Amino acid sequence: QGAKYKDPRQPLNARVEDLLRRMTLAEKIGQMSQIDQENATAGVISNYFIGSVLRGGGSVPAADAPPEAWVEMVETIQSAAVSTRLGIPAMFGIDAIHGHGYVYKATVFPHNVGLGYTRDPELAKKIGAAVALEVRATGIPFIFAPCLAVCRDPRWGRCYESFSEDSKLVQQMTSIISGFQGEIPASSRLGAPFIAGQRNVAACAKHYVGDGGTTRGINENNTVATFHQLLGIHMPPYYSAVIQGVSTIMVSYSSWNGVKMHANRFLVTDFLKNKLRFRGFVISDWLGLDRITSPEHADYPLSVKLGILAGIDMVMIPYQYKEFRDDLTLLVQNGTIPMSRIDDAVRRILRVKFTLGLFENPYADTSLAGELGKQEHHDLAREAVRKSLVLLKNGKPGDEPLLPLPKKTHGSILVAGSHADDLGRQCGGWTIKWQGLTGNNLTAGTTILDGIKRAVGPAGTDVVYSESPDAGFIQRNKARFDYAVVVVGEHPYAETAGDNLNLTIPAPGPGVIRNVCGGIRCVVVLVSGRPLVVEPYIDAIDALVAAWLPGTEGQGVADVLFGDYGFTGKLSRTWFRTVEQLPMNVGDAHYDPLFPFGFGLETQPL
Ligand SMILES: OC[C@@H]1[C@@H](O)[C@H](O)[C@@H](O)c2nc(CNc3ccccc3)cn21
Repeated sequence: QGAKYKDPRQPLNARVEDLLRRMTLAEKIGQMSQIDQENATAGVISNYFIGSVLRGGGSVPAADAPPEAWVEMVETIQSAAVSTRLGIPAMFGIDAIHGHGYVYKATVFPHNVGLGYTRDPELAKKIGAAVALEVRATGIPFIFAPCLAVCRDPRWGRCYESFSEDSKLVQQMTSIISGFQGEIPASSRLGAPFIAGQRNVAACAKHYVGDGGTTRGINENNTVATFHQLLGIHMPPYYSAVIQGVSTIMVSYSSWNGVKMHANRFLVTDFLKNKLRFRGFVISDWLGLDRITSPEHADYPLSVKLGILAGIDMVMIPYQYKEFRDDLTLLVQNGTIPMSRIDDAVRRILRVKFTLGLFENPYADTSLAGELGKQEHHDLAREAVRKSLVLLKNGKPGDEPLLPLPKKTHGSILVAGSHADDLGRQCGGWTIKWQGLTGNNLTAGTTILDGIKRAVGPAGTDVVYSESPDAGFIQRNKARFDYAVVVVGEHPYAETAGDNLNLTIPAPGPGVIRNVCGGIRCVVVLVSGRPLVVEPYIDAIDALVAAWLPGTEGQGVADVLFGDYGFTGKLSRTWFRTVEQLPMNVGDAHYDPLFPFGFGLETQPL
């Protein structure tokens, strides 16, 4: 009679216990090991009983690889895993943090910063469901999303991965988890992981906890806060995530009051696992154990001891899998780490794998291939772009509002700026490449300029595009133009590369604003991951729109600029005057923003 753990009719816990008791220490440690796909050969997977693989480093099956190529890559890994003695399937994970951004022609949604301004949890849930389908189209069942950071300082390079500075708004947007994983039934046991089926994925709430509260927004640095402040500001999104059955939680690189989160047993085990009853698995970040020491990897046995005893269940190693196995084996054999800790980790990992249905469905459902880049997902992303835009100024004092712009004009429309016709810049980081790209060849989508041309095309209005018109051009031609759209902003970045203490609009943006707005009525569209310094230009600008990082659907910006839809977005981040004021968040005693939390002008659709 077949082993109980292979029988899907058996209760989940019976399957877990039956499998656990059959496992050797090497097989248990293998399940706790996540390696990068670059070293995930069939030999390594079978010899080390690897439990999980991620796409981290930068490799893709091939440039512009279609879903089938991703499916094949994941299948190669999976067939090695299921061929091991106990046939435990592996779990492939990827950063699908604003859509399946690493995959060519996937729908790229606005980054979380933009979704926060929509203040629309139902929309977030629909986006989660669409992303899950696009991820499953590539045969992948596990994503490192959503980021639940409560970004308290926009100087942080990852602030665009945060829905808001306000904990309650971030909590509302955790509804995206119910999109990714499916809606948890009311009867479910608190804290148990939930995944509805093969069209859903295991989500990962990250980075636990306080990643968005570091000093001056320095990435991976120290969050100074009382326990009360930590619970009040950074913890609430995790309550909501656990209640929705989030399957995994990733630990933050940052420290709380000088203690590395990756070594924080009180917060990971006592609080998250015991008090909040979280029963999925806790995963480290990339080299997260190594970075417990400084310099990183200075004492790996110590790192492994502290990380595993803190309560980390799966380690994103991602390359030193031999060293990890050897060090952990020794720590268990010499009694430093009790087998009960190892068994807790493996139980949690197996619970998620059984809940994911991986034992019954280890391979992709190839009928989902058509979900990647599906038109209705693009339409959903376009709706999200429309709702994410925030109108900060609409006409100078005494002037008529400039927005919505007329599609039919006597003269021409001038479109200028480095971000008007650049798909890579409007997508931002974590798109095709970790740090993102510039240009229009990275994937499929519409730029903001494309959107403007399509909007006014039927009216026959002439659109002139000049990326960086000089003062002479404007002086000679200003009579030709009824108005100008200037699209400038930040260049793609991710993580520490995005840490920025001055938050000025990168050159040549300010110059283009001054040249164009000095001679023509202008609307400035800012493409950025966060509020930037705009006070020096605000008087010269007729209208100001914050578009954040809209993703592949640049059309959504034109939809609202031209009045097909009204502006509805409200700031979910305080817009500071100067960086000297930072950190400055809604509710602070000293609060003197240029535009306050909740601000956003509205227009009616034409
Ligand atoms: O990409 C895996 C994780 C990601 O989920 C975490 O949010 C983030 O903190 C994180 N940082 C790295 C390290 N940087 C890196 C990113 C992509 C490729 C190679 C290294 C990996 N990861």
